[in-house]
Amino acid sequence: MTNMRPPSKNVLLKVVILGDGGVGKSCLMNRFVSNFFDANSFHTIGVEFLNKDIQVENERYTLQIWDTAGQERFKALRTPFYRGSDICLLAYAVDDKASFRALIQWREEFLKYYDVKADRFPFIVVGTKNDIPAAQRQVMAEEVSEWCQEHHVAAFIETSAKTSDNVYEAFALAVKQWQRLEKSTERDLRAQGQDIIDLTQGVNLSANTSRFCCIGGNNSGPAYQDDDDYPN
Ligand SMILES: Nc1nc2c(ncn2[C@@H]2O[C@H](COP(=O)(O)OP(=O)(O)OP(=O)(O)O)[C@@H](O)[C@H]2O)c(=O)[nH]1
Repeated sequence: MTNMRPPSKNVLLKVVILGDGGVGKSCLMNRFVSNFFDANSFHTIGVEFLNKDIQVENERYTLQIWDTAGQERFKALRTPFYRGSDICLLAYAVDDKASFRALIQWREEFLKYYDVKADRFPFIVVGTKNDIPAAQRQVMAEEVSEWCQEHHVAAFIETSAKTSDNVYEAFALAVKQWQRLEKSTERDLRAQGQDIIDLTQGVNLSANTSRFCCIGGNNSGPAYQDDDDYPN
C-alpha cells in the first residue's frame, strides 16, 4: 500500500547544524528564520531549535532547525539530538581554516551518534562569513569542492548571515538534497517491491516560526516573527 500525503500538508524535516564554536551557526539560523543578525552573538549551550516554513519545487516544508553548541565541552548535551535528523548542515567559517579541517570530525560525530550511512544521508557543507575582506579569507571554495567530492557530499554553498547572502539558498539547497535522496530511496524500495508508508502524516505543524530553547543558549533577537517578514 502506498500512503500518499494530502497536498495541503507540510512535510516536517529536522535539520541539524553542526560546526566549530563561533563559525556562525546561530547567526545562520536566526537570519534564515527571523531575518536578524546579531554581531555579538553568544555561544550556544546545548541546543535550541526554531521552525520555519519553506517551499521548494512546489512542495511545502516545515524545517525544524536545530542549532547546536560547537564547543567541545557541550558535546554530551548536543549529541542526543542528532537522532531523527533528515538533513545535516556542516558549517565552517571561510576565515577559519581549522573550522574547515574539523568538518570531518563533525560528520563522524553525527554518523556515530545517529548511526546512519554517510552515502544515504543528505549532508551539505555551508561556508559562513563570506562577507569578510578577501585578505582574511583562509578557505578557498575550490578546496571545499574537492573535500566534498572526496567525502561524497553533493552540495556546498558559501553564505553570509551578516549580509543575508545565500542564506535562504543554503536551506533550499539542503531540502533539494533531501528530495534527491528521498526519491532515489523510494525508487530503490519500489524496485525491491517494498511498500512505502509516509510517516510525515498527522504531524502537528501549528507553531510556524516559534523559538524553542532546549538547553540554555543564545536567546537574543526577536523570539516570534512571522515568516512572511522574510524575503523569499
Ligand atoms: N562577518 C560575519 N560575522 C558573522 C557571521 N555570522 C556570524 N558571525 C559572527 O560570528 C560570531 C559567532 O557567531 P555564532 O552564530 O554565535 O556562532 P556559533 O557557530 O553559533 O557558535 P557556538 O554557539 O559557540 O557553536 C558572532 O560574533 C557573529 O556576529 C557572518 O556571516 N559574517
